[in-house]
Parts: sequence; C-alpha cells; structure tokens
Amino acid sequence: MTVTNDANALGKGLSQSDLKSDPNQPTEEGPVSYPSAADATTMVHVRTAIDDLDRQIVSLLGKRMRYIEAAARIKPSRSVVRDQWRVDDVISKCKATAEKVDFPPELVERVYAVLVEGSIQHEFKRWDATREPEP
Ligand SMILES: C=C(O[C@@H]1C=C(C(=O)O)C=C[C@H]1O)C(=O)O
Repeated sequence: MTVTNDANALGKGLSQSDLKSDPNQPTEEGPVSYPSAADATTMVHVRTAIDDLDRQIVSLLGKRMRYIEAAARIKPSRSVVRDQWRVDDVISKCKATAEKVDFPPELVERVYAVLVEGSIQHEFKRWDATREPEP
C-alpha cells in the first residue's frame, strides 16, 4: 500500500496496525489468497477478500452484459426489448438464490432492479444503434 493510500485509509478511521503490508496483496497476475470470512482476523484480510470478490462480481457483470447485447442482436422488434415477465422471473430467481446463500433477498431485489433496468436501457441503445428506424 502506498503512503498516499495509507493517509486515505487513516482518514477513514483505520489504525496504523490495520495497514500492515499484506503478503497477499492482489496483483495483476496470479491468484489472490486470503482466509475464509470466519478465519479473517485483520482488516487487511477483509479488504483483500472484498477487493478480490468485487473483481469477480464485476467481471461476471461484464459477461452478463455481453448477453444483453446478444439479446439486442436477436430480438426481432424494439417492442420486445423490455419483457416484464422475464424481468420478474429474473428477480424472483435471484431472491431464491439469495435466500440459499444467506444474503438479504430484499437487497438483491433492489440491486437487481437497478441492474436489470440499466441492462434494458443498454439493450435499447444497442438495438437502436444496429437497426434502421422501424416504420
Ligand atoms: C435479456 C433480456 O432483455 C431484458 C433484460 C433482462 C435482464 O437484464 O435480465 C431481462 C428482461 C428483458 O427486458 C431478456 O428479455 O431476456
């Protein structure tokens, strides 16, 4: 961690002992290792894990968005870009998964409402950019 980052971290209420350099600092290459949440004993463990999980989550969101773009290519009409039945289906499946992994279902519902709405807007943009205007 750089001196600048240390200063930022201290500004967020961390003590100097939270900021010991971490042998498992994520790098561009190679796997990142850190203890399970139950075994974590330092804020470096916690933040190393969260940074790694966020990289995986955002990477999966990128893959998800490529399928939204595929939907824009496949759907025959602009009028079917937003399919409310499928929006409700996606959100209800994600709430069921959240319950299984002990994540608050109402939080997954709010996160997915934003994600799916943003995906639909992205799909509309992509649909419009790749089609002639419909009569
Ligand atoms: C990808 C689709 O298009 C939209 C995007 C959705 C999503 O982000 O999961 C769900 C429903 C659609 O309105 C689809 O219809 O499946």
